[in-house]
Amino acid sequence: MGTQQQQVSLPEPRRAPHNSPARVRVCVRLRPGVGSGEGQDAPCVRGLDSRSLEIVNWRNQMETMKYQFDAFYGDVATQHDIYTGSVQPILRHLLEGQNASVLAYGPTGAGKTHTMLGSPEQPGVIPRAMCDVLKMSRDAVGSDWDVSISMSYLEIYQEKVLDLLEPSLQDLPIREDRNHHILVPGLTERELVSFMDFERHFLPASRNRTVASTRLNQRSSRSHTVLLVWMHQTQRCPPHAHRAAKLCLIDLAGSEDNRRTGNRGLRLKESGAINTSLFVLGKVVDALNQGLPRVPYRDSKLTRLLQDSLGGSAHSIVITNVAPEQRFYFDTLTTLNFAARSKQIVNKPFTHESLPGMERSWEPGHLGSLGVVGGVGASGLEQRGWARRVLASNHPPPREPRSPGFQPPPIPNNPGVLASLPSLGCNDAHVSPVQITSKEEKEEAGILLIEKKKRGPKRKVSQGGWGQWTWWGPHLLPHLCFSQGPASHENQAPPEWQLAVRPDLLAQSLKNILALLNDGSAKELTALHRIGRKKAQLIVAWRELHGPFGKVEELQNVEGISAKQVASFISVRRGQQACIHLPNGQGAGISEAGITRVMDPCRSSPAQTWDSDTRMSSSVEPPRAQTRSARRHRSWGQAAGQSRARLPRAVHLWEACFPGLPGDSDRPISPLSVWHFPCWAKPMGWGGLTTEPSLWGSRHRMSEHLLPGHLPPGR
Ligand SMILES: Nc1ncnc2c1ncn2[C@@H]1O[C@H](COP(=O)(O)OP(=O)(O)OP(=O)(O)O)[C@@H](O)[C@H]1O
Repeated sequence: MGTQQQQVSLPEPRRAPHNSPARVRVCVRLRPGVGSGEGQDAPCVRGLDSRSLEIVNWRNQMETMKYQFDAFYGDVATQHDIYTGSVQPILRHLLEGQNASVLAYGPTGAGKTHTMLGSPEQPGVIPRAMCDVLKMSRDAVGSDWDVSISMSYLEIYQEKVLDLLEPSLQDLPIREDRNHHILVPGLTERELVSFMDFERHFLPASRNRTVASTRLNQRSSRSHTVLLVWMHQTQRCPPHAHRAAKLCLIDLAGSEDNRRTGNRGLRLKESGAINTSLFVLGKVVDALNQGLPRVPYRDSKLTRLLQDSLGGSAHSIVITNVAPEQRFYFDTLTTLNFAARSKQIVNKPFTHESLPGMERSWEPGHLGSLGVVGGVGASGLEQRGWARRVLASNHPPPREPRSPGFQPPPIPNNPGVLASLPSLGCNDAHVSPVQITSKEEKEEAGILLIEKKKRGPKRKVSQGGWGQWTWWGPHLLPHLCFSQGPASHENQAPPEWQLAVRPDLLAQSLKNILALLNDGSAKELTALHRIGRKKAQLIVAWRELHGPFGKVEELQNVEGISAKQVASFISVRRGQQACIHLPNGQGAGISEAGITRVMDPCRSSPAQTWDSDTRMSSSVEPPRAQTRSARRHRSWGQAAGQSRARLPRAVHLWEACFPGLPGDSDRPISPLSVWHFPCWAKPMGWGGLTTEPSLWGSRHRMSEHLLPGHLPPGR
């Protein structure tokens, strides 16, 4: 065969045959089932053909929902099938100077790392793609083009960009140049000539990835890892055009349902960061699908880095990993929904090519450019420290003619490839739970301490009929009852009566709230305490992603809703009490939460009798040196004044507790009246007042409604 025939026919410069829009391709891979195959381990999803699958409809078990993708790989599909079927075809675009991206997406434990990295016996996408890319560069020797390959490897851990090749570099910035190329200034870049080079850099770097053991995966990725591979081509003859293409191989961390992962402390914090960034990823996909003018790429580091892969200039494939077991049902469902939305995204790939002398798109030193290289010629490469090796000298290439539609030959499913993979810990046979380092332990301890501080001192819960969990609002209104029984809180003098929540009714109430959380629209959710429009939308989004809430407390898994806030939903809340003083000198606070606290107003510090660990408590504590009158002004009045915004709910509650008092349907009570109650109780010797002079006038008018018959039973 003559030399001419052996020339590799790379695409001609500036002829860009594939500059047309390209839809993001989406394939789904089903992990083989684990467990007994029965009950929670029973499969809930199955393939129909090479492109479609069906999953049971949770609303009606007799129905299934069907999904169609670019490809479906069942549980018997091999790594080789996935690679040759979906990944390899897009690699040829690198030679055309176009970017390509492969993303593995899915819930935790569904097989993303297995797909991307694999094991020595079953090498995944990364080693196979690297084999092919390096082979492409070898094949280019003797052609008109010099080809060089380099790589960077980073992880996004808790919203920090960490360089895996150079772990000492902490939280690298992400920048965008004026050509909208995303850059990571300072990111380490290693030149690769052979697969051995790749292993030399990649294997130690992989050990720097953050992995940890969770209940669902013994080696769970705690970060999103991104392997960046650049292919630079420079024309040997004039006009010395330069082409640069980037291959992104992304192993996303899996979305996590912390009900099942059992995450706490550091793991929970990591999980929060993972779920948040995946949530933003979903928002990006939605914005792209809806053609919104603003795509929220900047809302997380992950989406900022993926800007090119989704809605950008890359040929992208999303490999969606799902698990078949019933217990992963909602994870699978939300993952499939995400995948279905992703396949509508259309990218606009183009050839990144420049001539010498054209403007460079980055400043020297910004070696970690994730963006396309615009205007770097051969000299540019040298300036960047890239030895432009003649690859042929090291690797005499097999000279084969190559068509413009060249596709690299598939690499064999060769166990020898990446023989050192066990050291990555990705060989199932060698799986062992990840040991937590002392640094992690310290961090974990720190986080737990902060969480503990946030939770505050443990509240004493009295034994005698005080509900431990309460909820505000109409859901609870019918659930209040008066019961006899001693209160054990030391600050609560045993009352003759106390307000309590009947446990059965409370359970029913929580059930109602749960139903609202699971079925309510965003608008309906705003009826919940401290849930505004935005948080309601987040709840809906979380529900879509993770399925229904199992318990009200799981609300804290929703982004933007803290554990503290959830605790405030389901425990007595301060600042929303209407208070009454009882003739025996004691008083009761009645709140939207439906719980009253009996207190003794004669104590020097009524605040402490309300709730010793609240901010409100300290603010209502009366200064001892002041007169009795001033003290009362400060205490009850302040509490009332601070909480007026919440009053309507208290009114409902009030009416439920004291039927017949002002507020009955024929005489609607104004919210302020409730707060005025201590005031109008005063003429009857019950004490209490308000600092609102505007309310004083109504005192007597209202007091006429207070009749002994209106007092709670047991009084
Ligand atoms: N197709 C498959 N064939 C055989 N084993 C698989 C397959 N997919 C996944 N596994 C096994 O399932 C387990 C979990 O897979 P893997 O760690 O890849 O999940 P993951 O989605 O990356 O999870 P995380 O998001 O927590 O990192 C591993 O032991 C892996 O070897």
